[in-house]
Amino acid sequence: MNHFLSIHDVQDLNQLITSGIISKRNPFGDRKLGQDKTIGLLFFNSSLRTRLSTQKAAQNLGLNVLIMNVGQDGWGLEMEESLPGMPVVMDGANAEHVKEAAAVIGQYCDIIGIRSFAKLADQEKDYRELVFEQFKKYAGVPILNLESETRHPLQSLADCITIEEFKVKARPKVVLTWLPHFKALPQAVANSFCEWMNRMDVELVVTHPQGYELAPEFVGNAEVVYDQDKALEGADFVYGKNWSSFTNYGQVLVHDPSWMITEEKMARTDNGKFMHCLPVRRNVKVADEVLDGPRSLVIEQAANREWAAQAALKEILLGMQ
Ligand SMILES: CCC[C@H](NC(C)=O)C(=O)O
Ligand SMILES: NC(=O)OP(=O)(O)O
Repeated sequence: MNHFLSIHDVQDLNQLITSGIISKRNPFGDRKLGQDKTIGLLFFNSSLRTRLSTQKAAQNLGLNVLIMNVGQDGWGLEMEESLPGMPVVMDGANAEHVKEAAAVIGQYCDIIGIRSFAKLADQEKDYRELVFEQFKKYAGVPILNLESETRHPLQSLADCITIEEFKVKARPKVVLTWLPHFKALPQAVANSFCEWMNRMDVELVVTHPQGYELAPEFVGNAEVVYDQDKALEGADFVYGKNWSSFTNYGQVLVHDPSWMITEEKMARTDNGKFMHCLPVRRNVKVADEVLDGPRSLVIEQAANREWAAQAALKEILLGMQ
């Protein structure tokens, strides 16, 4: 079964990036690939870009699209399984077990996309990606990750396409910088960005306050720098993102507005471009002057979500032939 859950499902990254760029140039070139097939997009959390770009990409490929906000439109789903002598008694808020729900949705859909964020309460539970494991186990069809507890591969593929399109050096310096936020957000986007940049020919630097170290399996060969100004020196791309602490799981340890990206900070770069997955809180994470100025690639980056989704869906559909 060819799922698209992480970089580990990607055999040839350069081929996948090229596939996305080809789709961008010829959006309907593969419109027969998905003919008479259906994709179901299940959202356990909010979305703008992922919802719209994935639906559009699917339609470009001739797929029928079903979309569901699982928690609101459907029934609350119980994800935990009974263990020998320890049955899960469903007498709480969840009216349906994922065993039935996933199997039924797998009857209606040829592919299932799922968004299910980390709950940021229990690191072990979040990092075993229970929702995705259960759907993989019971749906019987390929699963597409629309942002899981620990990764966001469609975002990362769009980020790779964007960097390939805008780089002016063979091996650009890419800086992932932590940004301030007053709420706890998942590590998924940052994890995934590091994982995919480790497969790209870039110099990857990760900068954040002490206590915000990402899990080592995601950071890989990146250089970790606690001084943001130092990290920004000579950067070609600055990728801003907030995340809550992994080591003090789910906690907001630092409220330091000096980590917000401003034009003064970007002046340290080598004519650096600013990237962010969106949504972004203006003047909390990044100043208007950067988002509204020539350095910002956030709209081009968001536009590439359609082509990233189309490349990923093409791989899944080709694997079904
Ligand atoms: C694409 C980003 C989704 C989510 N952002 C928020 C604001 O919840 C996150 O930080 O993972
Ligand atoms: N970047 C991203 O995934 O945006 P949404 O959360 O709006 O889908």
